[in-house]
Amino acid sequence: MSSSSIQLVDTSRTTALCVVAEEDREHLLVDVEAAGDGELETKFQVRNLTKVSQTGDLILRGINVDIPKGMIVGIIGPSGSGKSTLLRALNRLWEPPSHTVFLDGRDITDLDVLVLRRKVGMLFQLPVLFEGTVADNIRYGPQLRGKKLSDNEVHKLLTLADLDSSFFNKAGSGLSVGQAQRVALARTLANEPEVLLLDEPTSALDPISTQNIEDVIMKLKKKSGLTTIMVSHSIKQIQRVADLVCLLVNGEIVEVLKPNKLSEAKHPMALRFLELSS
Ligand SMILES: Nc1ncnc2c1ncn2[C@@H]1O[C@H](COP(=O)(O)OP(=O)(O)OP(=O)(O)O)[C@@H](O)[C@H]1O
Repeated sequence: MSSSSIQLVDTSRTTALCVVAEEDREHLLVDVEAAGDGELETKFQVRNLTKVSQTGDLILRGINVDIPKGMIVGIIGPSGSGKSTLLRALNRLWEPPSHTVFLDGRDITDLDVLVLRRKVGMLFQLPVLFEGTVADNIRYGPQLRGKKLSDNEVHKLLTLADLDSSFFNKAGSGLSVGQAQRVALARTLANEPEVLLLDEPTSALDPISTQNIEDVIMKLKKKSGLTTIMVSHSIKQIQRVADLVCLLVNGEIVEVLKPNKLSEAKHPMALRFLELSS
């Protein structure tokens, strides 16, 4: 495929992020004052991604979007609009058609699925830990590739996920949901992912656990430039953590906005959703 790029262009008012699909010249113009100078790299490109259910319903309707490298991108929209379905295509939890999803310019259907899932980690609403200790859980992914993490490496991952060293030998089964979610995050980070997909990762958590997870996500972005794509029902959460917000309505991305510009959404369904949610 021809390359696609995300270019920063100057407008009279502000710097804008222009997400350009070279193939069809379709572009979304978004204000991103804080995006920095120069050209941003694209991590994920989604081109005309469609999913039809077995009963013939259109779940995704030709999605086109570029996810900039190193950013936190929020996906919001009404229930049933296709947010989880879109997210799950990105690490092939369902198989997207070839030539629709590209990671660093490579068609993800050409990649080994285990390699893809190591690069593109995912957290769900409810964490599921394996039997054994927290350390066993964290060591699981690297062990599959024949690498045994040292105790020190496990402790570093615990710290990264905001868990103190007392968790090392705790049984995964005895943890609160908030603690288990942070262990699941540490387990995902043990694979050194380049992208983190988060599907409502805090919807089952109390406000303090929610804040812990949000802090970790923002710290990861700053420290390691991790690209994060996060589905959330909380507009306030998206406004706290995201650099860009995609509004998904009825299987289509209808707007891409800066979190502080959500009130400028123009699509009637998106506007109604935002009004009812705030
Ligand atoms: N495997 C499937 N077979 C048939 N329909 C499906 C399947 N997966 C999802 N759907 C339907 O696709 C639509 C989008 O579902 P999805 O879970 O992606 O929406 P969502 O925006 O994440 O919803 P929510 O916010 O409620 O989690 C829904 O109507 C759902 O019922």
